[in-house]
Amino acid sequence: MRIDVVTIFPGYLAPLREALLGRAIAAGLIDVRVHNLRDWTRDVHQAVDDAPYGGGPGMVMRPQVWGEALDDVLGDEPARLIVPTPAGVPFTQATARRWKDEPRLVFACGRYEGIDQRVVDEYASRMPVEEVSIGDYVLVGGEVAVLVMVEAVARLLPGVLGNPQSAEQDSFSDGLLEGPAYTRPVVWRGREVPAVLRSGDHGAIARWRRDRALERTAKRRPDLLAALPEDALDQRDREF
Ligand SMILES: N#Cc1c(-c2ccc3ccn(Cc4ccc(CN5CCCCC5)cc4)c3c2)n[nH]c1N
Repeated sequence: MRIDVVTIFPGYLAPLREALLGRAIAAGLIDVRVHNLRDWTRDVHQAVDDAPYGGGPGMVMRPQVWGEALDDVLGDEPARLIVPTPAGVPFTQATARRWKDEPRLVFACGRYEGIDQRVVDEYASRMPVEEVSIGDYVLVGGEVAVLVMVEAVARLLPGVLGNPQSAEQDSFSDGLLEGPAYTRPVVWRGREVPAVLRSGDHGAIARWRRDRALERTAKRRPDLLAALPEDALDQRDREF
């Protein structure tokens, strides 16, 4: 997968080259290219923003600079353009799973109060464009959202995770939150690992883990339970 990111703060994307993702890039599993939007400005001040038509707080990013940058970055290679915004469709694990098979993702990181809407409209006329949000809170720009989304997608790519089973048993993969996890020592500060996990009874362990996942999901995310398909829960599951 090729990933392009256009931003006025390229340094914000440096974490992509650390640790697991950094190794995946070095291994050629992912090709990540970060572009500075200001490289496409033509004025001495390298202006990328202007006052909003109709008034309102802050500034809006100008369409001309974005158009020249995206025309160059996109070239003729097919891609999906992703625009993070607080007003976007929620980015979920299902989104990450859908994007993992894309040959190329291009992320447009806005700042200020966002990017002139005509940029989205222009590229949506010729390619898939998605305006997405990573959550119901307001950030200062799109870069952190891109870090989140790139990590969520990249970890699903073959060869990126040391243990591919981990991605298959993700939270949300069966529609539930994952339950608690434990490792050595058996007792820590007087707190003991649940005996069932040390029993070797794989059936009992699987049941216990599902019960804890149901319990946690019912308590923390009842909306996920409500969204499960009718046949996803058996009678016993419904007791939580
Ligand atoms: N993904 C994601 C995000 C973002 C995100 C993503 C991309 C950009 C680009 C710029 N900002 C900052 C910003 C801040 C406030 C507002 C709302 N204003 C209200 C008054 C009228 C004008 C608009 C818009 C833009 C961004 C924030 N925040 N939260 C997420 N989950």
